[in-house]
Amino acid sequence: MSDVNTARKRLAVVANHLAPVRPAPTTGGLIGPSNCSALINDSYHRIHGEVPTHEPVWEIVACDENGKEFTDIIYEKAVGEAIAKITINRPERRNAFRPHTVKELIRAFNDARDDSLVGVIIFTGKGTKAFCSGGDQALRSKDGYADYENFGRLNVLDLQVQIRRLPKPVIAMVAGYAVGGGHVLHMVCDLTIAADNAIFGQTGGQTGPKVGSFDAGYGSSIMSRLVGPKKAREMWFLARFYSASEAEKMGLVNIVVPLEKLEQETVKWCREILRNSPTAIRVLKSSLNAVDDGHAGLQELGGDTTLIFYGTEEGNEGKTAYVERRRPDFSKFPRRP
Ligand SMILES: CC(C)(COP(=O)(O)OP(=O)(O)OC[C@H]1O[C@@H](n2cnc3c(N)ncnc32)[C@H](O)[C@@H]1OP(=O)(O)O)[C@@H](O)C(=O)NCCC(=O)NCCSC(=O)c1cc(O)c2ccccc2c1O
Repeated sequence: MSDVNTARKRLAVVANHLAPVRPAPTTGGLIGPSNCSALINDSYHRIHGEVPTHEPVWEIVACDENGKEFTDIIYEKAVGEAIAKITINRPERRNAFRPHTVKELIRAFNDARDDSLVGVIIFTGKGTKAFCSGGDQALRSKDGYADYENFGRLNVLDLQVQIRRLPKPVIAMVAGYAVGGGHVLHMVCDLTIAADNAIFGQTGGQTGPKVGSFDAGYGSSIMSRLVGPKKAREMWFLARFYSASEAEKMGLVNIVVPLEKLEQETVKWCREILRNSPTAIRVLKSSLNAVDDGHAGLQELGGDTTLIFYGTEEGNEGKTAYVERRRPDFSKFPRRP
């Protein structure tokens, strides 16, 4: 009888897979993995249900760990959810960053990394006109960008490395322009959700090589990985603008959604990620970066294996034996094929 039941179950699963897929709704419906999964009636979806789409309640983190108030950014955490949101708050400058902005961003990203209640970070710009227009050109000097100090900085490079190595997914939520150094920032994020008004470039208008600037680091190498070497040359040499749908076709962004649904969809992606194992996500991020990041990439991935190993009985035996001043007994642990 149990064989018959097993066969029935298998048949039901196969029938599910063969069921015709309903077309996505036409008004405001998003075509993408999240919507397709909503139509599947397998055991995973029966157990986990739909990913909720309600608005999160954001709580502002007004200052950093030293009590210094944020001026150039808004740092928020969702109440009861493992989502942090970091927003560049200079809309009057199309969210161009100055050294001070970058310092605040670094502090907020550090906090989100250290907070074990945060699992995913949204990175965005205030308003709908720009995600970020790069370095503040009014502050560009001979040795970088200078605001309160009498020397210049290119400290956005530190921020890029920080996002790349942060062991939690960072999602760029892009409305409007993502150009120049702002374009590089969205590229170093793990995922990019773009509004249909987003414009990408390295860059058009007056930017990139047109203002005598280039990013020969991640701005070039990660771009080449994302869009391929020919298209990367096109983006840098011609410095054109690309629409959201062009960017999606080029592999620069994960999905394009109507502007009014941008945050809702981004939060939905966060919630979907947060259903999954944080350690699996952490190791996946470092392994996806490892080949390109050379020694630093291997160090990150290797650090993850140490972290996981410390949690095992075998790892613990070595430490306990040392503390108890006895020989460790590793004989009880399997030498797996
Ligand atoms: C982004 C735009 C295409 C938007 O055009 P739009 O017509 O919508 O808006 P306006 O041009 O009128 O801008 C409104 C307002 O904002 C000011 N503003 C915009 N962008 C910046 C900026 N980046 N810096 C300073 N101010 C900015 C603008 O002046 C207006 O002010 P008003 O007072 O007149 O109202 C368009 O704005 C645009 O093309 N902006 C310039 C983009 C740019 O040149 N970006 C810099 C590229 S270089 C860079 O970012 C960079 C930074 C780094 O730190 C690096 C580090 C290491 C290597 C490379 C780096 C690098 O390349």
